[in-house]
Formats: sequence, C-alpha cells, structure tokens
Amino acid sequence: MILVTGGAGYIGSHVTRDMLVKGYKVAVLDNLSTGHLEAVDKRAIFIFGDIGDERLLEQVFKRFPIRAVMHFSSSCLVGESVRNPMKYYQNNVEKTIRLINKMLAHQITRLIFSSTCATYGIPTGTVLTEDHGLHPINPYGRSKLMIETILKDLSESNGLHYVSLRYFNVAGAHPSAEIGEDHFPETHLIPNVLQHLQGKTKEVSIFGGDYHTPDGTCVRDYIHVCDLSDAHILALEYLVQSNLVSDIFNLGNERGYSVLDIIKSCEAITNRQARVKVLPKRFGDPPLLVASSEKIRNVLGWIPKHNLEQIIRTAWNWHEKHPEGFPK
Ligand SMILES: O=c1ccn([C@@H]2O[C@H](COP(=O)(O)OP(=O)(O)O[C@H]3O[C@H](CO)[C@H](O)[C@H](O)[C@H]3O)[C@@H](O)[C@H]2O)c(=O)[nH]1
Repeated sequence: MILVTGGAGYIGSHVTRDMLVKGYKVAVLDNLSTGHLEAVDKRAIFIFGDIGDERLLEQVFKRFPIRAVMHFSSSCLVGESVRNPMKYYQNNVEKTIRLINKMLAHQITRLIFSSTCATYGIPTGTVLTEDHGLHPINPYGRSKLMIETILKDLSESNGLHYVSLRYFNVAGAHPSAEIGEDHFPETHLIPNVLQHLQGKTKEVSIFGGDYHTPDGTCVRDYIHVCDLSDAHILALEYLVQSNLVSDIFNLGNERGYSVLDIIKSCEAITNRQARVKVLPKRFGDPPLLVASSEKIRNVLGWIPKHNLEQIIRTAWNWHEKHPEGFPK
C-alpha cells in the first residue's frame, strides 16, 4: 500500500486515481485545508488528519502495510510564501521532518517528494538541467530545497531512498473532467484566465510587462497533471526496483510560454476574448523557467503525452463541467 499525503489536492488526487487504475492500494492522508474530499477516489482509504500529527502518523504506519510514501501535502504559493514565510517553514519543512522521522521509525524507506523548479532561483541559461545552481529567491523554493538537502543526508546515513521531482508549472485536468484544479483563492495563471473567460472575473491580471523576455511577460514551462502523474508512478517503480538509488528529476516539457502566449491560447481554444490589465511584478517571480527533461526521459523512460493545447482544453472541460469546482 502507498501512502499519499495531500491526496485530496489537485496533483495528489490525480496521482491517486492513476495508481488505483494501475492496481496499487492507496491510503490518502489529508487535512482538507486546501484539498477536497470529493476529489479522492472512492477506492482509496481516506484518513483525515495532518502530516504533522505524530500520534496519527504512528497509528497509520502501525495499521497499514505502507511500502512507500508519496508526499504532496505542502503549501505551494510563491507570493504567499513571501508574505508569510513561517507558514512555509512550518508546513513544508517542520512537518515533513516529522513525517520522515515516523517513516524511518517504521522502516518505511521509500519516498517520492514533490519539489519545485523554484529551488533553482534565476536561471543562468535558457534551459534548466538538474545540476544548475540552487539559489531560490523565495521562501517556498527555500523550504523545498531544505527538504531536498535533508533527504540527501538521510539517504547517505539512514537508508532512506527517495526521488525528488522538481515540478515546473502543472496545469490541465483529468480527461474525464471528474477531477481538476480547484483552489481558493485561485492564483495560478491558466485557471485564472479560464475562469475570467467564463465570465467570473472582470479581467486577467498580468504580473509584470517589462521582464527581459521576448514579449516582456514571464515565461514558464507548463506540464499536464496526467503527465506529471505518470512520472510519479515511474519514479515509484524505479525506487522499488533499484532500491538503492535516490535521485532528483525535473518535470517539465522543455517548452517556454509567456503569460501572453497562455492568454492567447486560452482565447483561441475557448473562442472568447479576454480583458487584460498589466500590473506590477509579483515579488519572487523569476522571469523565465524552462526545464530540461532529458534526465527523466533517459533514466525513467518518461514520455509526456500532452501539449499546451491539451493542457488548456482539459482544464477548460473541467471548469465548464464544474463551474463552482468541487461541491463545498
Ligand atoms: O493571474 C495571474 C497569475 C499568474 N501570472 C503569472 O503567470 C506566471 C505563472 O504563475 P502561476 O501562479 O500560474 O505559477 P507560478 O510560476 O507562480 O508557480 C508555479 O511554479 C512555482 C515555481 O516557480 C511553484 O512550483 C508553484 O507551485 C507552481 O504553481 C507567473 O509569471 C505569474 O506572475 C499572471 O500574470 N497573472
């Protein structure tokens, strides 16, 4: 059985569903602070609670035959991390240490960790490889880098085996449109543009129009949540098979799209026109983040199957089918 922390969240719920389809048994641990019970596949065991609750972790690890942990639960908004860094150090660092401690106490030594491209900071080249320097420019990135450092140390001394996946910009929804992205408040670009095109907001804010990028807006590498999910399952299989190897992989598509590119693509796919307003830069945003995914393709055999159009189309289907998101 695999324990999925944050399995009621956007990414965790997609990976949970895919693992169940592949025949894995899954237990989801989630405090529903940002996740949704309705997003959790009914075939999974659902445990309500916090990853920082050591008594609960003790019970979970005693009761269920957990072979590995996929650790999604974390705070993950760059802007919020700048305003409230302590939340990030507590949720992402302190509580993760408690989780890993309990895992090791129960001889659970396999972990898939949700890391981020925010660990790199401002890239020196145009495409980021995993060996690029790590100089995060916001507390979110720093909190994830702290855990990566801890994981490396524990893998050398405590027998922990981990795969850390550095996500670029995750978007899109399950092809069934039964699960998708539902945050409150929504801060991410693609859902914000689509919700605006549904008539929910007056305009789309563009955070910064004078970056040193081709059109002056930030460039990001968007990856479909189902491609991301495939990579998690490959990483899990890799950990189980190789057993001794721990590693770090980028998860992106090697294609950069600016904020304006995204708005134009959303307009074309929905056949609607957006109203945009250029606002000041959001603090903590690097101008350009594009992955090299060569390593994960070579080592894990990961093949992304969705392009930007499919990312936006599946997200649009989800928003159209669930204009209010999950039932509240
Ligand atoms: O309404 C919006 C929302 C976003 N943006 C811009 O669009 C780009 C993408 O922003 P998102 O908020 O969608 O995503 P981030 O790049 O901030 O965040 C993503 O990348 C981060 C690393 O930088 C973390 O990994 C984080 O979890 C992940 O969602 C940024 O340049 C942002 O400034 C806008 O212009 N308007």
